[in-house]
Amino acid sequence: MDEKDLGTDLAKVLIPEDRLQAKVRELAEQIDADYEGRDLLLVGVLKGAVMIMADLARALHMPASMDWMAVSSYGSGTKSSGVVRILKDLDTDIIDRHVLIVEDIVDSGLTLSWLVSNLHSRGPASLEVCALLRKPEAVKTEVDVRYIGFDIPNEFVIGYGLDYSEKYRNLPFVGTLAPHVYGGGGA
Ligand SMILES: O=P(O)(O)OC[C@H]1O[C@H](OP(=O)(O)OP(=O)(O)O)[C@H](O)[C@@H]1O
Ligand code: HPA
Ligand SMILES: [Mg+2]
Repeated sequence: MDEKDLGTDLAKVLIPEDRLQAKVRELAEQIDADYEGRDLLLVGVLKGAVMIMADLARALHMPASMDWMAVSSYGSGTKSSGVVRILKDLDTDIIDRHVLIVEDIVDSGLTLSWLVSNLHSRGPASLEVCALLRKPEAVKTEVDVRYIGFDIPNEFVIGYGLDYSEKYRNLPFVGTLAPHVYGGGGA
């Protein structure tokens, strides 16, 4: 799926594909350097993080293990419900492991702060976060994101894993939707 397939649904391209891919390579370089000689476990947060996880893992030069967790706080709307639920837990025991959580976006910061405290209680050797996007609200929370791709404005974004009502995840860029897609109002 690409820009032309969206027709009038697309408001604008916020981060084009080439900038996303360059940033992912940059993040992978930092992670390669920081985790040299350590056994790294990447924990992708389904479903939003599938694209960043797949691209980041392939950009790394070190062999990294991959596991997945599914948590949900958004349902089908554009606002966090405030309640985080585990839909799928890790298959891996992370005690004494070097764990790097991979996320698509930190918006209110609610999902990540919940996830960090949940995984922390399992006794990993280290626990860090890599997030492709961060919104202004999240900067105010105490969630410490070690590897950050882009700080973006407070707009609802889609593409590269991010959905609106389960659609648009398969866009290769990050963009915003036209107001008519949300039913005539704003996001
Ligand atoms: O910082 P927050 O306000 O908590 O929002 C960020 C989270 O919300 C989205 O996931 P969602 O729960 O919608 O599920 P999804 O990844 O399957 O789309 C996104 O992928 C993050 O995981
Ligand atoms: O801006 C967003 N877009 C898609 N999913 C999200 N989940 C939190 N914020 C967003
Ligand atoms: Mg998610």
